Amino acid sequence: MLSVAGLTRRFGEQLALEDVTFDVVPGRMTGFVGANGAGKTTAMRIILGVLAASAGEVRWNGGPLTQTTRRDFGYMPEERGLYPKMKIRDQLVFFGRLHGLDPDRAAERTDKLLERLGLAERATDVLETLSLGNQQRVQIAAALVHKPIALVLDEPFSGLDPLAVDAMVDLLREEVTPEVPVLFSSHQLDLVERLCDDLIVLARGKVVAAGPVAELAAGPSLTYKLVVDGDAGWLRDVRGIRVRDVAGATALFDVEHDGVAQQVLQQAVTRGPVLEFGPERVALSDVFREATR
Ligand SMILES: Nc1ncnc2c1ncn2[C@@H]1O[C@H](COP(=O)(O)OP(=O)(O)OP(=O)(O)O)[C@@H](O)[C@H]1O
Repeated sequence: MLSVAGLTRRFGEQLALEDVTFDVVPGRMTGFVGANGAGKTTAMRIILGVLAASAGEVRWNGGPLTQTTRRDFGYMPEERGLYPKMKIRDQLVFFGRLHGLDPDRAAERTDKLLERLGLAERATDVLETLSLGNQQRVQIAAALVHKPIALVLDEPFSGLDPLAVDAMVDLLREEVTPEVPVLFSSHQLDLVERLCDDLIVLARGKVVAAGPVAELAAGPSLTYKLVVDGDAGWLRDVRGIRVRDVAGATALFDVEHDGVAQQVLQQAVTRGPVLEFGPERVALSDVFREATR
């Protein structure tokens, strides 16, 4: 397991990370979200050892993370970092070698990934002649070439069209074994919701929510939807609930527990026909907004 414990990072007077603690569990995709400047890239750089922490530490399977272990990590940095003028096959073999693969294994892994990404025919093209989407594919191949023991991906899907995102996700799922923790940052919340098992929400350098997406999306309170035959405005006067929204016959409201919702249903029935009633799944964007307020 990959963990960070009490990570703090100052840039001069500014506190970019403040006592950040979380786990990235093997075999689970962990989404890392937060507004611009929340500290995601800073945390990822510290995990990869390209930036020092002011306090706190990165841990691997319960012990301190060493440089030797880090060499087996896969990293896709925000600033990317491939060589624009180098041929893509040479480049991937080079990265494989940097991570300790022997020449044959580096070549074998490179060819497999290029094939898998539909780039085999471009193997001898220089990177900068590829479309941005294809350059991004090569970038993910560079993070995967040495079969990493952990993956840290900074905005891996930004700028990709939906089909390319799906292809990239399929590749990640194929390549990543149940032992590999994966941490990826993204601003595309719909994508995060679809892809990740766990979520870490950062706001102004602090963790403000963390846990399995299913639990976070369930939220601290239960949200219900009620559709009546008429106007649902009377809900605003019901005590013990928090009305999120009323639009004509449709209302969304939060309750502390199911029992309260059932009482609301009974009230609704006494007023007239109920067309729809039940718990409403909260969108991740709402969780995010709530957590970063
Ligand atoms: N090298 C640096 N020098 C000074 N300040 C920095 C440096 N790197 C980051 N910061 C500051 O630290 C804070 C966190 O930045 P960081 O890039 O980690 O956020 P982020 O969550 O990755 O944002 P984004 O989503 O925009 O990429 C920001 O206020 C940023 O300006």
